[in-house]
Amino acid sequence: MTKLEVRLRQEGQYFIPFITAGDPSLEASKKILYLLQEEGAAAIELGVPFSDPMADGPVIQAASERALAHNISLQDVLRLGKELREEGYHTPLILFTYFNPVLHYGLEALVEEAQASGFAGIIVPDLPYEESAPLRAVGKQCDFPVIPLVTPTSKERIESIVSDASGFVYCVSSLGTTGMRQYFADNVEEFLATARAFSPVPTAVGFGVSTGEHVRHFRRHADAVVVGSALVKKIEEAQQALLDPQQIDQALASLRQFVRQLKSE
Ligand SMILES: O=P(O)(O)OC[C@@H](O)[C@@H](O)c1c[nH]c2ccccc12
Repeated sequence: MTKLEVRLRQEGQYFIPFITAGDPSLEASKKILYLLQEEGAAAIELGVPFSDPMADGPVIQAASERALAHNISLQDVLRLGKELREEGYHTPLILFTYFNPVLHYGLEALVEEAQASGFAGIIVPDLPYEESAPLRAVGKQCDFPVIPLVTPTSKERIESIVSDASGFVYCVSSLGTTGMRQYFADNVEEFLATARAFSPVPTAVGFGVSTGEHVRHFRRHADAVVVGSALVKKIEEAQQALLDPQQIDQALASLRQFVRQLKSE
């Protein structure tokens, strides 16, 4: 059983935030990552900024643009992970990257470097399951979870995708792109129940989860809940303060407040 599976099976380990590394700076990201660890994140999706984030809504697209404005690369994100591990940072970090940077880096080289840098797994949102066998094979060989995404679709397809999953299964609550939403796909609970029934590893649900009420609701239907855009929006709103040594503590305090609201039992 991988570290991620053990972690998500533990009582109270259900909150998985997503942030874009380097948004608005690597230093700010590091402080936010420590804040999320202090606030009990079960794991954290650390996004590698990308120029064409096709699965992302406007909030995370803008976060990528802010990070790319000072050239944050996959290498920088790997280095950030390594630095944190060397400092004793213990929350599992999931490398979250589109496939293009993975291809350029080399599948095997990337998995080895990510593992050596202390990452607990990888999610590649634009790599269709049917084309993910080479990456999954490298992950299996290195005992490094390549976390599959599954969307509300047929039972047969869900079963084939989750059957050999490792780490956890990322259940995408609604079709479309990431982004805060009020409503979810009609049959989302049924979809989550199907994924959970077939999955040998914990399930996480994401897309549109943006309030404490959403988190409480989805905690009943999956082992973990992912929140990205709502948190990234707060980072965007505080970006100037997060870049100002005089104001950063104040900005982090309000981020902490927001995370506590999301996690309110
Ligand atoms: O932003 P949301 O609606 O809270 O959804 C989580 C999402 O941010 C994160 O898991 C993610 C960021 N980029 C992605 C691309 C595809 C799937 C998932 C993601």
